[in-house]
Amino acid sequence: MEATGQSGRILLVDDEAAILRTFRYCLEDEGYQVTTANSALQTESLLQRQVFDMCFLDLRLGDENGLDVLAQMRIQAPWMRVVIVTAHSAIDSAVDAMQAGAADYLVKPCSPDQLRLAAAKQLEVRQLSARLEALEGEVRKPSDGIDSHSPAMMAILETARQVAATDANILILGESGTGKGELARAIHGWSRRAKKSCVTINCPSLTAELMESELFGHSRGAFTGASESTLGRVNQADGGTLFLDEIGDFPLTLQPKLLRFIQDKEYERVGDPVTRHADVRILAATNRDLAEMVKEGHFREDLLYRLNVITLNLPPLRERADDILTLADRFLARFVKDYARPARGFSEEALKALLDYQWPGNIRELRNVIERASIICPGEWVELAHLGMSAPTTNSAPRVGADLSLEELEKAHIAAVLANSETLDQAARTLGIDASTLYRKRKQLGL
Ligand SMILES: Nc1ncnc2c1ncn2[C@@H]1O[C@H](COP(=O)(O)OP(=O)(O)OP(=O)(O)O)[C@@H](O)[C@H]1O
Repeated sequence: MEATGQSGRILLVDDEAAILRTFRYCLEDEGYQVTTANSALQTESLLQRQVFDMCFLDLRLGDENGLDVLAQMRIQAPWMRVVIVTAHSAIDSAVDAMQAGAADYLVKPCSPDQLRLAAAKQLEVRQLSARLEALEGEVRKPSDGIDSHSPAMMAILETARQVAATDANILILGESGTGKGELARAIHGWSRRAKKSCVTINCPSLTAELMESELFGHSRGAFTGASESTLGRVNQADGGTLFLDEIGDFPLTLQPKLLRFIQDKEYERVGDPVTRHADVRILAATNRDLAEMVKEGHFREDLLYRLNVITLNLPPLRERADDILTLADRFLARFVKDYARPARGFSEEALKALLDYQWPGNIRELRNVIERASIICPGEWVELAHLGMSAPTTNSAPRVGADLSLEELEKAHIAAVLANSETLDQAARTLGIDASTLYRKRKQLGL
């Protein structure tokens, strides 16, 4: 959720009707949405039902102590920026309030300009922190663009650009590492939602309980450890896009709530009965066969139909021969720059190997191979030996006790188990680790 430009949501808390009226007029003139409350009780109930970006709080609220109201606000809406309004004679309590988490204070009487300036300043901070929250977890090297010269991929990109403009939910299918996440972000970027956030959730990394609170947020005390209320990713993605990565691992027990959200755009935070609304476009991706999962009872058919209004099937890299060398060149250029290395290109033999290889790990594997090569290549030309690709393709399986690092052995073992398993869950069971750990290791090791 973002407070954009003059569209911030402001709460005014004061027990003097005249002050509420003057402040309200002044701030509404600026285009802000203003809501007022004249008591602690009214404030608490408003915060339960509505989301505000900032608040002007009078510390003297009749018999009630504004500091208590502030403490309650910090719990119910920790994201909200609070500006204390105080009389000059009570400046000490403003200092206490700043220590208790208020963002700023204004001394009464204050001019309209001071009020407007204080609002603009806090809303800007709120907007920046909302943006930062959305970017967290998405911190990665910028993509070099996902254009392609391979006919299969070009057709997919054309469809993707067309449907990006609509609000249709899109299901992106493809083997691991084919660029599903990259395509999802590109679709968001081509859509009318581009100025709002594209929020990603990695489904396998969360249990059903954590996923519910991550998606929809929770109220304080909803479960052990929930010491503060949170807004949830759905709220963060309001007006933008929610990308559910590895949707095949979305907990079955939570699927009805996701379905309801997709159908009605309505949801509740964990531990909070208030129904909320968010305008979110859903993109989902998986490398699993969802139709098969439906048959096995692991995925809801009605949810699948909601998600796959449009399906985009990304081809594996081995079927994008026209792109292998372009991508390899781009990755090399990027990594030699990042690591300040001398390589400028590939030897003939290396180029041939890149084209001949089957790339089971797709673009992610290509990226990792080139990253490593760019580091170990001492001269201008990356040779076959620097690519280190022969091990996984030949039968020379690494031997326990051979001259190998633990990581190389682990990578080879996990790759072999994955190749022999029908599902990720089965591979995780064989390896004796849980599916989310395997998911992370795959990414980390470039498998
Ligand atoms: N067209 C592209 N240009 C440059 N890099 C790309 C491109 N497509 C994908 N990548 C890179 O390849 C890696 C894998 O991409 P991504 O995570 O999008 O794949 P994925 O299909 O979602 O994988 P998984 O199914 O394992 O989640 C990432 O490092 C990504 O930045």
